[in-house]
Amino acid sequence: MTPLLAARGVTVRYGSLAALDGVDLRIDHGQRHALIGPNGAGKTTLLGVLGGSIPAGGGRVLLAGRDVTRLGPAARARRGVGRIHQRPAVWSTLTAAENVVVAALPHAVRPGRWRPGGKRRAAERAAATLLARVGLPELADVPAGRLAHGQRRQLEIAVALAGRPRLLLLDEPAAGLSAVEVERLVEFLRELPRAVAVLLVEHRLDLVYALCDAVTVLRDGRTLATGTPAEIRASGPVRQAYAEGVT
Ligand SMILES: Nc1ncnc2c1ncn2[C@@H]1O[C@H](COP(=O)(O)OP(=O)(O)OP(=O)(O)O)[C@@H](O)[C@H]1O
Repeated sequence: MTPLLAARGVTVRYGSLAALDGVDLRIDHGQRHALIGPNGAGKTTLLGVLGGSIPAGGGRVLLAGRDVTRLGPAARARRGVGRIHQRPAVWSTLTAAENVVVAALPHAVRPGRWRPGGKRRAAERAAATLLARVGLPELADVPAGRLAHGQRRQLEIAVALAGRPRLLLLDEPAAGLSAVEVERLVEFLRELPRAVAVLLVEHRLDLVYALCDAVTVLRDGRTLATGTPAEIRASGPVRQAYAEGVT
């Protein structure tokens, strides 16, 4: 079956440094896939290439078999790639609900069923549902800039889901969250419908093993191993790479 996403021989150079050096990655429909590796391995760079914010110097990115290598972030988002950043990226002057409405609007009405005002009302209903799902129902009218870090993270997830992604790219979503917030996040991600595949960059291996069914290990811009969590856990080279560099 055609994978949801395939990266083939992806290369990114910063001057003489190869941040990515011929990386291959395959994510199947609905898969929960983790990307792990020591600091500086190239994880965030690869997420940038897959989301379209960092151009690949070489190689290809295919989404459901179609070449999207040259497309930027907005075009990838329209094709179903949602992204959560290391630092939550939301519009700070808009309320939480407005942030989600803006993302939900293009999807809020079925073709041929548009009527004045109907689209916005549908988007507002979708936003209210999403904010409740991520645990922020009572903060809908608060400007995003006034939310605490963990709440902005929840909001960014609601915004990403409002775009109806088939693939969610998550860059260290648990960073800076309290233990309770991490627990809530894990539960939320576990309950995501399988229509959404997830690529998770995460240093915390307990979260990786709790959430993911496939793991790819990067080191020095190259793929060191790909396998099930059990295979990765048992892999000598992976343990060695982690002992040498992960924090
Ligand atoms: N804009 C940039 N200019 C120059 N070098 C960069 C740039 N972005 C990343 N790098 C370098 O590319 C390499 C890969 O960085 P990247 O952030 O992708 O790694 P990472 O695996 O996500 O690391 P971490 O776990 O610390 O977030 C590192 O050596 C980093 O210093």
